[in-house]
Amino acid sequence: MRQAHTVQTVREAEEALMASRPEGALMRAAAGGLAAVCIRLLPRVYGARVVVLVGGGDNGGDALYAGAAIARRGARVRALVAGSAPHAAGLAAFRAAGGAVAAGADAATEIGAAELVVDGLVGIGGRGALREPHATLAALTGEADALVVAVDLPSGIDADTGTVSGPCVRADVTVTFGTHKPGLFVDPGARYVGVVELVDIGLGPRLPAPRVVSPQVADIAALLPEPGPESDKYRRGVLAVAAGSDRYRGAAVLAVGGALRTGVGLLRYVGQQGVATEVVHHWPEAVVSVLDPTDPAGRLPQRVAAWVVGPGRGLHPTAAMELEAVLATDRPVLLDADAITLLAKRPELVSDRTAPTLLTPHAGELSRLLPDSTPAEVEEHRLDHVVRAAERYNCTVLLKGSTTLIAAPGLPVVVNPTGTPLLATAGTGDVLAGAAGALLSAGLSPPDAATCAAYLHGLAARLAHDGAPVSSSDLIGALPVAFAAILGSDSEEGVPARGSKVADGTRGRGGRRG
Ligand SMILES: NC(=O)C1=CN([C@@H]2O[C@H](COP(=O)(O)OP(=O)(O)OC[C@H]3O[C@@H](n4cnc5c(N)ncnc54)[C@H](OP(=O)(O)O)[C@@H]3O)[C@@H](O)[C@H]2O)[C@@H](O)CC1
Ligand SMILES: [K+]
Repeated sequence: MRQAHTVQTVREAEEALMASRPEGALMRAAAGGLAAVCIRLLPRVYGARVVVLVGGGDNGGDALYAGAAIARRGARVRALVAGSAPHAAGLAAFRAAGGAVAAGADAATEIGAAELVVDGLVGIGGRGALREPHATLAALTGEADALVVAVDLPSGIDADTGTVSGPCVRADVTVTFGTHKPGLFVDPGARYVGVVELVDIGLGPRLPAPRVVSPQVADIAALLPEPGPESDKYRRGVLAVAAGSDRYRGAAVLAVGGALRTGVGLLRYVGQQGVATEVVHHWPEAVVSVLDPTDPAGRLPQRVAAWVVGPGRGLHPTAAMELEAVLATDRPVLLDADAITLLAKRPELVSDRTAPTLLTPHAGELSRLLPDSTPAEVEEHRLDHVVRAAERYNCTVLLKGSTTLIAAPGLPVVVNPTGTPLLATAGTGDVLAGAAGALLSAGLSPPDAATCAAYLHGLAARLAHDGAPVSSSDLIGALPVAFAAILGSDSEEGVPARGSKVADGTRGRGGRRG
């Protein structure tokens, strides 16, 4: 798992470490790692045109020392200084190495002519939207042909939350020091970071448990259940799915498909006759329990390992009675869509529950669970809201959206790295609910089931994508391929970063995802 720590935690660890290290050692280690990445990225260092953007703090100091190291290799390095007092020792080293401050230069021309731009405007000391001239310089990097390398984090991202409230540097590579910062993983910030490289500056032993983690493929491979020789359908897990209605039949078909393609021993579909017929038509392996609408709690299948309740189920009293009856069992339960809307009226059904529970809301549904918040506020501060919901309902909450977040009381928030805008289409949430339900029925804890399902789901969308939009049915079809890709991978690496020149293969030499 890649780990991320808050600014305060980083500062405390840094302080403890600095007491035992010579003056300036941490910055030298950081700048050395930064310079090494920049040199690897340039196809030819000698004569290369490099621009360093230098703010008034230590982030600018890192950029100046790295600029000095690149200049010593024969590159033509220019500094564009924002703020009145750049790091003095860094500036002296930069000049001594042949770097020049581009005083009075036209920043757009300098940046436009560069092969590499190093963003040292602000790092973890940044507060709020960038001021001028930082904001203009940050915006210019978005138009540059140059590779853009951000120092510690792209200037303009809030390090702790990923909030972006104005112009922001769009990096191809972010070289971050000591540990990742939560804002590198969480949207909207995550969209600006490119490929993230972690430089070890010795903070590790001083760092406490992380606030945020992001799984890599090996983490998912280690969690996914694989049937052993002693498995039978009951030991592999029986999943009951109470999804869909005569009005929303597709939700049932998609949730059942997501579960079957993720792997269950046996799937019991619970629903009314019409939709049950439809489910069996698509998935003949499903076993049907026809629901009695006058007594929805009366005939619930008993021998099940886990439940999925809610997608397309409706908000009528029968659905509410069914929800209450399922939550009264001691089985793991996943609630999605309509079940979450119903739960918002009776929070105690989950907050008082002791058996494992997983909620999978989107931002609108999460705002219903937390009545003092709006969907827009949830979108803007996703990390804070998912944590609040997990604490309030005392269960695991998976917040769907641009970056899927998974929170559980007492655990770091998991950020799924495989998310893609391809998933923003009807029915993908039903597939995710089925997939996570299947993993619950196999015995995974709610946080692990949610983590693996989100990862698989995003990867399946990417693998199904051949240039055309991906439908929810395509997604189901690609789940086995995603499984195979994960279990067959011996890579420690994450998935390709979105939309960067580096991930697109247009970089120079080297480059390793961190
Ligand atoms: N911690 C570690 O372990 C290590 C840390 N290291 C490095 O130090 C960095 C942290 O350095 P830092 O503390 O000096 O803060 P930094 O990010 O340079 O920002 C402060 C400057 O930005 C300015 N500024 C702020 N907001 C602004 C805005 N909205 N718009 C415009 N300007 C704004 C602010 O100006 P002010 O508001 O004070 O006028 C001040 O000049 C860290 O990210 C890493 O790179 C490594 O070298 C070694 C190990
Ligand atoms: K920066």
